Amino acid sequence: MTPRLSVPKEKLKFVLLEGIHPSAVEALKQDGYSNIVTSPKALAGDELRETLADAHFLGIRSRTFLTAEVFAAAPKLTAVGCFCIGTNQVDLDAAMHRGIPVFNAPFSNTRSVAELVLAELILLMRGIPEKNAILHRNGWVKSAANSYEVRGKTLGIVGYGHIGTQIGVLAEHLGMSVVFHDIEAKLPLGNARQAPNLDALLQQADVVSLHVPETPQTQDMIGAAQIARMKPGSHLINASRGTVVDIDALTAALESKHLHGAAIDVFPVEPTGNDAVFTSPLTRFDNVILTPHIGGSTAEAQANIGKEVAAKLIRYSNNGSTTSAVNFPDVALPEHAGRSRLLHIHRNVPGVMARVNERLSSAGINIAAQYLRTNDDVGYVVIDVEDATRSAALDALCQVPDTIRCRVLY
Ligand SMILES: NC(=O)C1=CN([C@@H]2O[C@H](COP(=O)(O)OP(=O)(O)OC[C@H]3O[C@@H](n4cnc5c(N)ncnc54)[C@H](O)[C@@H]3O)[C@@H](O)[C@H]2O)C=CC1
Ligand SMILES: O=C(O)CCC(=O)C(=O)O
Repeated sequence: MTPRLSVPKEKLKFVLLEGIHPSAVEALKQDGYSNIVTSPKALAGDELRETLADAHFLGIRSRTFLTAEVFAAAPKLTAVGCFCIGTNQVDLDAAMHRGIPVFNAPFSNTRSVAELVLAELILLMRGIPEKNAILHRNGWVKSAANSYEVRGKTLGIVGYGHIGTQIGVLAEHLGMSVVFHDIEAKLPLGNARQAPNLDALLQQADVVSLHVPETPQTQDMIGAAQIARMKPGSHLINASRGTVVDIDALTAALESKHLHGAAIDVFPVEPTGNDAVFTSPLTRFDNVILTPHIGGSTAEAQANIGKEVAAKLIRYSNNGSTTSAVNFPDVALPEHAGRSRLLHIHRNVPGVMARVNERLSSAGINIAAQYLRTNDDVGYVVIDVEDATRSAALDALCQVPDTIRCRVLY
């Protein structure tokens, strides 16, 4: 049966997981949404499926994995908000084929990650992590051995997007020379230079910092062969995704002292909440800064992300706009005061729009406005009708073959 939705605003259920900032709940409440369930943890398995059984909107961060099976168990799910940058934890294709747009916050925590990386690269180059550990164990080693200024050194940035470019600009202010590698040709900011390939970057950088998304191509992108190409005594920083670095290869390089240190914020497997245990072969190295995936965890970033993603969910719920959804045809809509607005998501097959209009016409519905956007697989049409015909229009639309989902807005 076609999922058909016409639920009053106060009954629409929002589930917000992973300690999403209270600014999101505030924004939802201010807009009249009151059925909001929150949890500090990521959920998985039966617990996640049960929670989603009657949810209309879901908010997650990076540790809740939304697979095709999870979407199959969430028949009412209307949209997902990733309260973060990365969307690799979501099967975006499966969501699209179920008519579920996915939103994120593409740059609300960019600056926070950049500042952390900047701090880490200075601490690593000065050998502070080991010195700090020695003093915590009541030792005292005052020495300039393996302690360097960052001025005049080379920073290699892998992935020159929002975060990578921001770090490049900040690092140049410290007098560093910046080289970057990206699969796209990028405008170099300041005096940064694009390396001809990854190997060329690895061979010249004193610190390599990773800022690529998790994709099949970035899986184990930094393994034994790549680390071997890095300069002896150099440092590695990973605040992108845990799957990008082969942790065993990194462990071996630290063991052999080929690398002088590392800062790792993200891990191939991360605990689901603050009460869980963290294990890693890297915990035994004093010269490795380990942080619990907090690159974007600042008061400023989290409050902004809460507001930004809540606003995107609210806009989709109230008005149907999918602007900036990462997996969906992009429709930016005007207000529809005085009319009823119907949303129809369908498989993008030849003739489907003709059938939409035929059904409405045979039901005697006058279309006041219509907006359509498609991608290869899915079409999204928004239709405004007179209030008196809303129910008949919804009935007509839901019967159109190849309908994925239809909904009337309040
Ligand atoms: N540690 C943390 O708390 C946080 C981690 N992140 C991670 O950082 C990643 C990067 O974030 P942004 O800079 O905002 O993303 P972005 O999309 O602006 O930049 C990513 C860059 O990587 C490049 N890229 C993609 N595949 C590549 C490959 N195989 N080789 C080389 N370059 C490649 C892209 O062309 C793009 O320029 C996110 O995808 C997320 O996984 C983001 C925020 C917080
Ligand atoms: O803060 C989070 O939960 C995740 C941050 C992150 O990795 C992202 O924004 O992609």
